[in-house]
Amino acid sequence: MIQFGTGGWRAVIGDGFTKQNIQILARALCGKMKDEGVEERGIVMGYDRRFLSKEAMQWAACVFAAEGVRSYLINKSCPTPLVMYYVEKRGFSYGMMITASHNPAIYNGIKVFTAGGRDADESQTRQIEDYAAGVELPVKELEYNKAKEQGLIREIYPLNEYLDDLMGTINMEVIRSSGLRIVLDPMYGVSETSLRTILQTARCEVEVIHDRHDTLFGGRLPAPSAATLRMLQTCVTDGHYDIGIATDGDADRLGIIDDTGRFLHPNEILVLLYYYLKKYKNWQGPAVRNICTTHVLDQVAEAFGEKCYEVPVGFKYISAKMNETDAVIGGESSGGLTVRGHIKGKDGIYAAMLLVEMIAVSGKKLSRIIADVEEEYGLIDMEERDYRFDQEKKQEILHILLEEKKLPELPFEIDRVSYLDGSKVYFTNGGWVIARFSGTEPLLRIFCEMPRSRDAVNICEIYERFLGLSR
Ligand SMILES: O=P(O)(O)OC[C@H]1O[C@H](O)[C@H](O)[C@@H](O)[C@@H]1O
Repeated sequence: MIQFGTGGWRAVIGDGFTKQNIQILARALCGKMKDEGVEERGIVMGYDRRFLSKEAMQWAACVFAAEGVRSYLINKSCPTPLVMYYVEKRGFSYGMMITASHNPAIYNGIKVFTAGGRDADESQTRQIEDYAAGVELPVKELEYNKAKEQGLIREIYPLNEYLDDLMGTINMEVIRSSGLRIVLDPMYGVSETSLRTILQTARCEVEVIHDRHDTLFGGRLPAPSAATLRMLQTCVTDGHYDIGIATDGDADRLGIIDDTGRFLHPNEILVLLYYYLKKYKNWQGPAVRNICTTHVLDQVAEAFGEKCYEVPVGFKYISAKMNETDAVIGGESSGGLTVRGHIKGKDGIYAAMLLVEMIAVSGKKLSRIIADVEEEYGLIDMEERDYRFDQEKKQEILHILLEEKKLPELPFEIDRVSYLDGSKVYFTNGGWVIARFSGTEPLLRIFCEMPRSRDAVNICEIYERFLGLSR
């Protein structure tokens, strides 16, 4: 059964991620495109460096070809943002990326993009699921080379177009005159070619680690975090670099190590970039964040006379709200962001370049800029905890939190409670706590941000006892 989560369809290779399911998904999308009358334009597809990604893309294309629908296949592994960019730039109605993003190596998956290069929203993915449920087996396919001969499969490689557009929006001149020294960690994923090219064009000194093709991601999760970026941290401090840049498996999210070797949380990156675009570039407009992201962003917005909007977890909600409010920036604490005028999805490559531009424009060390922001708006420090559970426990937690809508005894005054995504309590002192089930992994997430960090730890422990959780 095909079931989409927060960021596309993801499944364990050989279990859910099988040739047959990939064909079913392709046939389903093809049927949807025909019913919508948009099959003439065809579809763009890309793939990351995971096990079976390239093959999965080709299997999907053979199904489209059997239905007479043309596929444009990006013929080298590529960043997810490139597919989103190309869907928008060339006016496609749909695009597909074979990736399980930052999930463990045993997973693979498919992200679907719609017109404008947006993440398919819930109604779209539900429709694909419905079409998938009606697909008859075996799914028809046309042999790859035959499909190529008939022009139903075309191989393309539009990376330069994306890089040129991206470099057109970044102040390359100022970076060029700054002599920055940078370490890149693509985490065995797909960002290296893009980031190295842009940084070297801007005359930065670039050192790259973890660049070989390893479908096991060196035994670690291809998700940038303090734990997974230890090597990058060591390289930055030992070599006295200005910044360490990491991207997740498909390069839509990023992780940063500052010049002192400190891991910057995505919350900090988001706040920093909004602050930069407002203070140094004088951009006008609000910010958008998801329900699990720091409220310090709201404080920065307020200080500049702007608003900050809150949406459920999932970048589709961020981009929809950005569109509606003409926001400057939108992002999530899980590590994805985009900026007005750039693609509608998150882009780790673009976000990294904006940070590099910020260092060059401000003429300050990254650690200094963060200190400036924290002195003005307070510490950006959120307690994040993930818990595994079995099916029975999941039902029990769902029942307590979302059906009975119970809360533990909390030692702070409650302002309001929201059930927009999970159960979120807002305290009158500005702090908050949320408990929600992940839409990408079998996990319950509890996030808490309080004026004093130790209170956030305490509240997480209260929830643990209340729900009978252990880590
Ligand atoms: O907390 P989760 O539901 O697992 O989501 C965590 C993240 O997963 C994916 O990367 C989605 O694209 C993001 O929008 C989301 O923030």
